[in-house]
Amino acid sequence: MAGWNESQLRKYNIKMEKIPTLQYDDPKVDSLLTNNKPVLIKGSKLVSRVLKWDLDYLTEHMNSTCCNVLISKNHKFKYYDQKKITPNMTFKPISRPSPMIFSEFAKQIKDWKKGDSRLYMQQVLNNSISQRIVNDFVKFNWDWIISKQNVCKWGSLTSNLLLIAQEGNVTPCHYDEQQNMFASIRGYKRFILFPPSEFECLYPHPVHHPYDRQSQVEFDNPDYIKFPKFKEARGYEVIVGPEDVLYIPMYWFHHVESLMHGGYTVSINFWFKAESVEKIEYPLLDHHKIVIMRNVEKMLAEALHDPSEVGTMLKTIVLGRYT
Ligand SMILES: O=C(O)C(=O)C[C@H](CCCc1ccccc1)C(=O)O
Ligand SMILES: [Zn+2]
Repeated sequence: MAGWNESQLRKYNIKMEKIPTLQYDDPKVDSLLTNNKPVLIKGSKLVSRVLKWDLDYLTEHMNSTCCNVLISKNHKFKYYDQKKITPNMTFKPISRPSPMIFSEFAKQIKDWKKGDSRLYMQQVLNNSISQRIVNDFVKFNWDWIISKQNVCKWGSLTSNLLLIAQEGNVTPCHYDEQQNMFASIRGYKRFILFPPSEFECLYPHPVHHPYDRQSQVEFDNPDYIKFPKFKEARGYEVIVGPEDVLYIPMYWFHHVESLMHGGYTVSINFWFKAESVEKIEYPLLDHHKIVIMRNVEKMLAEALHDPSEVGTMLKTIVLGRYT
């Protein structure tokens, strides 16, 4: 029994291949990591000593901690950057922050009824969390993950996000600018990943939009008129279960869902800065091209002193000349 079945997955019309699953001591793991290729790693025991982190345990030890909780009218939790919301912008996000103390969050999860707004706790773990949580934190298999950080010459560990989602919650397709080792503590999460080269098929929002880095395409109801190339998107799928670790290469797009009818999920990610010395080598890698495109959008907004003029100028440069 795999612990899950296909009926728990949301249905999308996307071509998907499998992501390789390897034991942590398989030498192929390091070659995939160092080549920025996703891999599901089994047996690392990265978080094996905190498998007790369930709602009751965390309520007992994080009881009065105020946590970052998102609330959504539907099952989607599309992250947005508050700093990019300008006064003259009408921005109506579906999910919004609703900070609450942990025990309140746990209670709302337990009492949740169909039709209620959904909740998703996404809390950066730092030393302001209770002493017991800090004591557990040191029990992660740091030797292993630090050995991966060194093999891959990643920069410093920047943060760990503790994620507690209700069954069926979705984090829509987006990319992050850091290397990510994602560990499941409880429950099953389905990931759909796309390499940075699929940028043209996923239509991320403009860099200056609050939804920067997030795909504009609604996977469960794609607008093929506005986003015709989405039909050609080729993804990779994997189910991450308890104690599994998924390597999500930086700039790889990923859609994440907590399986339906699987109960709440508890996960923790490990975000690392990119290579400490990222010397650009040619030919460029696909993720370098995303960095270049981002820099062009930023530089134009800077030069024009108005992000809303960037699209017009890009069209002037390209239409009729490069098309
Ligand atoms: O670990 C990752 O990168 C994920 O995407 C995991 C995802 C939650 C991430 C929320 C988020 C997205 C963008 C910016 C900041 C926070 C999930 O597990 O639902
Ligand atoms: Zn992410």
